[in-house]
Amino acid sequence: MIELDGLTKRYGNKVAVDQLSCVIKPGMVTGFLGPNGAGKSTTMRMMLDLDNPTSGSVRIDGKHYRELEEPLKYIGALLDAKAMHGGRSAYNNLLCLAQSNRIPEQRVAEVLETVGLTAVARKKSKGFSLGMGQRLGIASALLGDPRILMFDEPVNGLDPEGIHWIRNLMKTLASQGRTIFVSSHLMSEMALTADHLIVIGQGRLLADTSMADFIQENSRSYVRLRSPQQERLRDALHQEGVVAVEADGGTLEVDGATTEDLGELAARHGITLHELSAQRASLEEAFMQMTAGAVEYHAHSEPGGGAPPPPAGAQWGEGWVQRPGGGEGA
Ligand SMILES: Nc1ncnc2c1ncn2[C@@H]1O[C@H](COP(=O)(O)OP(=O)(O)OP(=O)(O)O)[C@@H](O)[C@H]1O
Repeated sequence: MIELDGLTKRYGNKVAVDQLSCVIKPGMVTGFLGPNGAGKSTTMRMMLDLDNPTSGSVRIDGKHYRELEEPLKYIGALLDAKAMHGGRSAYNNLLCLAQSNRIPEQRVAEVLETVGLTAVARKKSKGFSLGMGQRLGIASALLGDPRILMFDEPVNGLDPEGIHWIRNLMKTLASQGRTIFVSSHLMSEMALTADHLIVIGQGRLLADTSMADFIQENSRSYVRLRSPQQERLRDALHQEGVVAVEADGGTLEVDGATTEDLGELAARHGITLHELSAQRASLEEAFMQMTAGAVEYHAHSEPGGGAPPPPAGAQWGEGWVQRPGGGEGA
């Protein structure tokens, strides 16, 4: 478990991390999201004692990092895959780390096998591709068999097979009861991997919630209908007091109803349906909407620094409310 309590980091006038409090629990994959410059890397560095908080604290299984006798056995991290010594082989990079942390040498071969680098174990790591370097960084995080693992952008440079592999690795590690904390800009990937989300914007906590709740609470859901008898369908919906909106491709969209209700309504009126589907915005759409006001760097097409436009296909209900500084369940 990792506990952040009022964690704050200032660089001069710049507040990179602002009063961040949350608990990252074991047994699940927790995704760490935020726009560029939101403070994710700074937070992760403070978790590993690579940077000092201006105020507040981080506890790893109840202890400060400096109180951990053999930290690699508590917490393993992939922060910067390029941090390895390029002139050393993959094996020797890991061996040095193992020896300085009193980890048995046999563990080196084990983790190289886990990440699929056994065949290139004796090759110098400076010749490694980005993906191989990423795997070596993951091997070093796993070396101490820690209960807590932290990955900053782990899928960077990995091919689809590699992405699939790391997704399964994280899920397996979480199912063993470990705490897995991962940041990624790839929302589609995060949606498949994380069970829980911590979202920050401009250093502040925006959400600490399950993946399912995050998408449900931050996006519009509706039912899409398509029929070869569109006119009759529209009339039938109108007759039964259901508001339908005409959308692209000759479809109708209905908010606030279930597929069951609408399927039965169509059946009562003897109307054939070619599509009856529940629609929900993606994690990416929900994320962009939530963080719209907390984006630090905008493209030049938005000189006013306003929020990015809604993504293509996203349609937000009137009830949308942004929750700056929202906490649990926000
Ligand atoms: N050493 C530093 N000195 C001054 N400012 C810094 C330093 N490190 C980070 N910052 C600033 O703190 C803020 C948070 O940066 P950080 O790298 O933690 O964000 P991030 O969420 O990891 O961003 P990204 O997604 O782009 O990697 C940014 O405005 C950044 O410019």
